[in-house]
Amino acid sequence: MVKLIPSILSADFFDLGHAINELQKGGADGIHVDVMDGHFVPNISMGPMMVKSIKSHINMFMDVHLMIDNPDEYIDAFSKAGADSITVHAEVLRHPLRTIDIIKRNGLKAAIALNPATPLSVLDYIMDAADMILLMTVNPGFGGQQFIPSMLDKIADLKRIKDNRGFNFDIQIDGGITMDNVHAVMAAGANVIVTGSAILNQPDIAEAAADFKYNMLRGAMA
Ligand SMILES: O=C(CO)[C@@H](O)[C@H](O)COP(=O)(O)O
Ligand SMILES: [Fe+2]
Repeated sequence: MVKLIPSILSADFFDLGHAINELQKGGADGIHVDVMDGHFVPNISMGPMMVKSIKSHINMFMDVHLMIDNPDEYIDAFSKAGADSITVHAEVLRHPLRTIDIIKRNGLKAAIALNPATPLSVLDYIMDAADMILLMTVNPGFGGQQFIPSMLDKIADLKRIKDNRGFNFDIQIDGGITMDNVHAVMAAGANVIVTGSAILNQPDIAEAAADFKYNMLRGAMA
């Protein structure tokens, strides 16, 4: 089952409600919320208040990607705000299984993200605990960057491990995904696709989301 979860980082924040309504109209399977603290990544974006406000207007799956140094301190706040899934970066976790457990005890899906340079081996003994593994396909911090081509091998390696060991976590990819490379990342094994600028920078967001999803589903059937 492939899913399209657009990132709202590239939205015009003045018109965010409109953008999210359009994404829903276009058939998006959720909203990806990029949370940045100016420490883990060199940018500052949004927080739990944003999640709460969005959730109070629209019932869409909220996939919260925490690019912050101290995620344990904010899980509760994002959970109360209406997050459905929380992703934390392996690079900042001192006790990953404890963090996953806290997320799950809040009734949410728990995901672990890896930066492009972080090897899959850091997850060797904890993969079974995650509902989803997010492979960053750009260095986190900004929308609109170029996909890093060597990440295709990393996705394929993760898919091989998943199949060989019988795990059923989702494989999410995030960064630089476009109509042109989405089939390649899906063929490598990704099944949850995050894309920001490729959809949000289009004049008709609903149409762009619908086209993107149609293109994905066509790729999944090929
Ligand atoms: O987490 C991030 C960036 O750090 C992403 O979610 C981006 O916001 C995706 O945007 P595009 O690369 O698709 O424009
Ligand atoms: Fe993200």
